[in-house]
Amino acid sequence: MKVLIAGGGTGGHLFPGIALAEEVTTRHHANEVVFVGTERGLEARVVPKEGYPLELVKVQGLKGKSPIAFLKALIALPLAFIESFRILARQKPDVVVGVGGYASGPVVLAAWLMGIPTAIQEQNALPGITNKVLGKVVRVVFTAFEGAHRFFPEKKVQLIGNPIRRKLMDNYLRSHVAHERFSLLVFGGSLGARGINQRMIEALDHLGDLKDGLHFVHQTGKNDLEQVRKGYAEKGFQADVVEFIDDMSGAYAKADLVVCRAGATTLAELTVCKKASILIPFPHATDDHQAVNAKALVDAGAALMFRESELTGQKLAETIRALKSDPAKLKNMEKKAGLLGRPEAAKELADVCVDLMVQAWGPNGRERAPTEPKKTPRSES
Ligand SMILES: CC(=O)N[C@H]1[C@@H](OP(=O)(O)OP(=O)(O)OC[C@H]2O[C@@H](n3ccc(=O)[nH]c3=O)[C@H](O)[C@@H]2O)O[C@H](CO)[C@@H](O)[C@@H]1O
Repeated sequence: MKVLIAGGGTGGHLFPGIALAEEVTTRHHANEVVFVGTERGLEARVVPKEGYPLELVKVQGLKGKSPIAFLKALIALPLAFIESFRILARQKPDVVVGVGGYASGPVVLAAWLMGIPTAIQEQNALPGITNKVLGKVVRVVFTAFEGAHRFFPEKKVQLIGNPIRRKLMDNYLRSHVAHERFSLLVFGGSLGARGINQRMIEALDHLGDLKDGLHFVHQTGKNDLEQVRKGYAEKGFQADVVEFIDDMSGAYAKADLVVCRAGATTLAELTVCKKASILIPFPHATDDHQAVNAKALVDAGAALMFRESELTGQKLAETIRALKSDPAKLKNMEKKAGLLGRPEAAKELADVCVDLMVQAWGPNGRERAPTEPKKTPRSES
């Protein structure tokens, strides 16, 4: 089977695609996955590192642009379609899965027009406009939240949860990694979050007496790294401050409490990793979808949520202090998070891809010219 995964941009769209790719390629040695994304997206850095081929299309968002930028993005759209047709004709995938982000629109639409079976994976409780449109043409819509089905044709929806990368799955099976201090993981989605960076540094002023019992791992994103590093150092707190965390599995494993945004992939990971969390949704997310995502965890007793506008450093410090001093409550939140976890999502998605392939092309998939066997050091010698 050959699956083409279209989309990306940020980690929240890309990493569920990587999780599907891991599942597809490890089930059978002949299976193949190819990604289509944009040069500016996180995929340009992550996909080659993960060992998958990446094709690029030039496409930009239309929302929130100045009139000139909007016009440029609009003119680029037909070219993106032509590029998408070319890629699909060359790659001949059995199935195309859109994971959201700019590239998924033209590629999934082009695949549909070419008669290739298509599916989309909507990570959020409230879908964006692209997926609402694509939902009308694709064969299957994978969702992760109960409420998301109402935006799509009912028969197409399969509620399976968000696929999680394999490395993170270790946390589902393994319990805590032993550590001395109460450990906080602070991060703002895949890009970092200024609001969280600022609140956390302000909170340190109210946690001075706990200093020797706390350890922070804090992902800042590109812009605030030095500022945040300085904040912890000047206030005398022990902290690993980084721009981006490559090993999220290890970071979750060590965390007693997570302070983060409410992106859908992050939330899926919190549940599979069974972590208690303080959620601060991105206030400018389209239709406030992060707050809607977060509500599912809050209602289940797995997380606390604060609006960034009403959260002061002091309030954040008080909440951390209260949870640290109440291990029973933390344990209960972890348990409730775990109950929401969907560790089988990638497997279920891959199963449906197989079904789509068999329905469209038969059990062996499409005819393709045999690809060059991968060279191993042994075959070269
Ligand atoms: C501003 C915005 O609109 N953000 C959206 C974007 O968020 P964003 O891209 O921030 O996505 P999520 O918070 O859902 O997921 C972040 C992903 O990045 C990984 N990670 C994060 C930090 C780090 O240092 N290293 C790392 O690997 C996390 O483990 C996770 O897999 O896509 C999500 C999924 O559609 C949406 O719910 C979010 O609303």
